[in-house]
Amino acid sequence: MSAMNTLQAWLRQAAAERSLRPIDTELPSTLHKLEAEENPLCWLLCCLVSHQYGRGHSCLRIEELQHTPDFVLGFALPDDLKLWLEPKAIAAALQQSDWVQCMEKNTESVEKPLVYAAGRLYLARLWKAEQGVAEAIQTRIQMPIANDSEPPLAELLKRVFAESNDSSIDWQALACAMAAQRKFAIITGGPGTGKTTTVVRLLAILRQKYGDNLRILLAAPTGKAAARLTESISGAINRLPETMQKGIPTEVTTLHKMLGARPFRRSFKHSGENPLPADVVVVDEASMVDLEMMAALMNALPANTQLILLGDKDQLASVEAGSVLGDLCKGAEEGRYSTNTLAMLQPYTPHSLAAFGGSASYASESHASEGEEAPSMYNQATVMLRESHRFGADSGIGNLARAVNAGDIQRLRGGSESLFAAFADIELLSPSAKESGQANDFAALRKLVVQGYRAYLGQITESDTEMVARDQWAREVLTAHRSFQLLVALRKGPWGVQGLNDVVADWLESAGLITRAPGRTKSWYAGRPVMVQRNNYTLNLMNGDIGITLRDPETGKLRVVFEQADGRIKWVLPSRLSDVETVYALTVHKSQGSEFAHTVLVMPDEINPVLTRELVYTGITRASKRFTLVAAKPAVFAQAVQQRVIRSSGL
Ligand SMILES: Nc1ncnc2c1ncn2[C@@H]1O[C@H](COP(=O)(O)OP(=O)(O)OP(=O)(O)O)[C@@H](O)[C@H]1O
Repeated sequence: MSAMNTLQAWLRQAAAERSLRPIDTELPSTLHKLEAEENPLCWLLCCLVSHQYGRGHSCLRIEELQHTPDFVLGFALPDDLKLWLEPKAIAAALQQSDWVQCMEKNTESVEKPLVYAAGRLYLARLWKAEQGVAEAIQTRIQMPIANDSEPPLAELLKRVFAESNDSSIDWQALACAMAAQRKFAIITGGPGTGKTTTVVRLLAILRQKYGDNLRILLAAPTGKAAARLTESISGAINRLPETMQKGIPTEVTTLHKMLGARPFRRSFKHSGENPLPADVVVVDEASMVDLEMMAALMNALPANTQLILLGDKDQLASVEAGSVLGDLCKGAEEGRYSTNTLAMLQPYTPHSLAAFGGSASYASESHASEGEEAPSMYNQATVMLRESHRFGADSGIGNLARAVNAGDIQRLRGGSESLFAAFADIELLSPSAKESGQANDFAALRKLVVQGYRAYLGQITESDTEMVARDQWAREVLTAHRSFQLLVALRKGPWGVQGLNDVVADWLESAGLITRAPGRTKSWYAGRPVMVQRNNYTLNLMNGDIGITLRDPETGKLRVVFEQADGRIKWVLPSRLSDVETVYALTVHKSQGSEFAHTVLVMPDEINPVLTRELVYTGITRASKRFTLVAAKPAVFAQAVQQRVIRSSGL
């Protein structure tokens, strides 16, 4: 069999086994129709780079592919194809292919569908996005900002950080000092470390510096995250000195809305040709922003606009390709500041910052440095907030999140040494030896879930409410619903969304909290909680919005109620909602940007590549008051905490 036939046979098999998506196997033949390519190795690399994109990687690292192909790809590549991955053969194939643009300098314009640069193979679109992000950041970091305002920056900082004591480094003040002197800055930190507080103080300083005409835009990746920021920003403004509160916006939009998303179009209304009318743009929950969205944002910013990203670098990366915030924040704990950056920050703290850097230079080219430890240009614009004001030393949730981040398995296990034994706001549930280990047989989980969801389901029968109070009733049900949420790691399987949604609905029905039509358990019924899976511009509902099905007291018919960003309640006919899913169980991915008073994270009974430290950390940090870990098998939880998300990128 010729090499091309071998490859074609494998592509068919991989598609049938679903190790590759149809788009991955079809990409090379589509390209071949446009530009003939006879080298089967190019076909193989082309479908592998597409496969990696589908798994969230911006590129395929060729050397890693040669050394550990199965690990890199997430499936076993047949041995005869592994033999093809010989360095010289790959280099020659890429050099000679009309599909591949081999980059000598990053400045060349891209005309081919694939790009090979610095040992990485990209789909051209992803390469352009990565370059766009890196260049926009570099230009902004190098853009000088005059530090000659009156009153001086130190004086302005004193005004907004009046309560600050000098016993340790005040990273919030330093974050403001950094962002007031750079056109690009990242403020990263765990939950409750004061990212919103800090950015509001920064905006107050910028207002004083540049006057009332400063145009500020605030955005977040999802409607839910935008609504949360709107709420916390108003609180933070109220805590500012009264004279500095004026003119700080409280309206937060979604990134899609800010950029002007258009139905069925990839491009946005705002771009290089039609930039955003803004002097300062703040983006919260930046860990959820994927590479292409970040590139679209950078592209839409006028050259002089200041960009500030807020987010928790330890959270799960975006659903789409890239892990932009995580990549940019590598080394943020150590600071890794150059001597210039240290000189810029040192005047604003009485404590020496020498331990946080001091190298003479940093890698200013985005692709120049492979060294993990080398300071990057991004480090020069990043400040990490280190103290949680919400989850202090006495908080189980805070301690648990920190132990997970540190991979401290000893303190995460059950037993007397465990954090679960030491704090009342966290607990660990596992099936007892008598139980079968199946979800539907797990009595403690059943009790917890029925109790938890009773908070809102106990209110859904109040349909005799006065008409005027109809929206108020819906709002109360929606608020009660946010008090408890079951989170899961996987979509499929008995411990995933699908399995648990069914089990939970059965439990709630047995408890008399919901009633489904006999034999039609999948249809609509009062109390069914749903999440919108796709932006719906006609209904103005965004991917991630959660609604509850209620019987409309006006008509007696079922309607789904949603709370909109402006606080208004929307009543929607169930038949108009095509892309929704029941969310008694919600994936951790989909829960990003949301917070629930009591969060229950259910870990499955088998290890899976999706189970990572970032996923566990994100699940825990969704809880504001109480957290329950449900571990069908505790060993799986321990293994997940040791497994890190690795996404290839050149940032
Ligand atoms: N320096 C500080 N001193 C005392 N309390 C603070 C300080 N900074 C923030 N807080 C308080 O900590 C809480 C969390 O602050 P904030 O909302 O700014 O944090 P965040 O990092 O934005 O949180 P989130 O996890 O919601 O993103 C608020 O109640 C705030 O008032």
